[in-house]
Amino acid sequence: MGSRELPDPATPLLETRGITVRFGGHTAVDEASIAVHRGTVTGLIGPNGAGKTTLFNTVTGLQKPTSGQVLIDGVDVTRKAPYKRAHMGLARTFQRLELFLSLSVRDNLRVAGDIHRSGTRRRYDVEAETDRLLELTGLADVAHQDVSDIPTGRARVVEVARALMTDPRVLLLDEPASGQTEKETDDFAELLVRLASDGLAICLVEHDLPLVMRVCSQIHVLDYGALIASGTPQQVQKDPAVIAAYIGTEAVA
Ligand SMILES: Nc1ncnc2c1ncn2[C@@H]1O[C@H](COP(=O)(O)OP(=O)(O)OP(=O)(O)O)[C@@H](O)[C@H]1O
Repeated sequence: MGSRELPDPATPLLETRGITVRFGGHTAVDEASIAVHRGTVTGLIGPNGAGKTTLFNTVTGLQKPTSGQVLIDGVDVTRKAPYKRAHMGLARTFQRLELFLSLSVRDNLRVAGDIHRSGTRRRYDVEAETDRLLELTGLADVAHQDVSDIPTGRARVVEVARALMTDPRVLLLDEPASGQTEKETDDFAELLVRLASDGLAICLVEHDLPLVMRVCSQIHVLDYGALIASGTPQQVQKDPAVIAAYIGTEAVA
């Protein structure tokens, strides 16, 4: 082991400390502190415009915060470029699908694997990893179809599988169940639980509250940029501030 210290399991794999993002006079994220631990799915919910995507963009480095810190496994990455954060094990999917539509499902994964292989010193077999992830995510039957020919709900899984090709430790998912059928969401819930049990730290932004309540062990709730509650599904569902934030939008499941 040499002198390398073992990671402290109590340190969140992802943490934001007092993140504020202002666009001109508008505060999109207001002093938000969240933690995502290894081996868990953590929800980040809130009504439309609450600041969820902006907080994700800050975590990945696409958006500079006005103040506050982002830490990956205890290391302050606030000033690091997005690609450096990716090398540290951060991966994400996008609310608007960002796939190569004219490539097959398999090639979408391969492209990500080729890019990852060029930046890693570890031994990495792109073909074997592609096969493993197509199987794990239930995409093997559509592997040779172009992404433009498969339903949106399954394309969302392709985005997750492609993100997994970078061998992440932290996975940020921005509305991954949007456009999925009930059956697809059921399968997706099982996949998320499986990935977390394999040690991944998953942060899930999702409007499908039954899915969030089913798979998350912790949930952070944003409203007008500020964190109004953090706790277990049972705790946040009963929280009067959360209920008030959702009145007029959708019921808290
Ligand atoms: N680049 C930007 N410039 C100005 N305002 C922005 C910008 N990006 C986001 N906003 C504003 O910041 C607030 C938070 O937006 P954000 O997209 O982060 O919310 P959200 O919780 O992800 O919403 P949704 O659930 O609808 O995706 C909104 O009021 C939005 O209009």
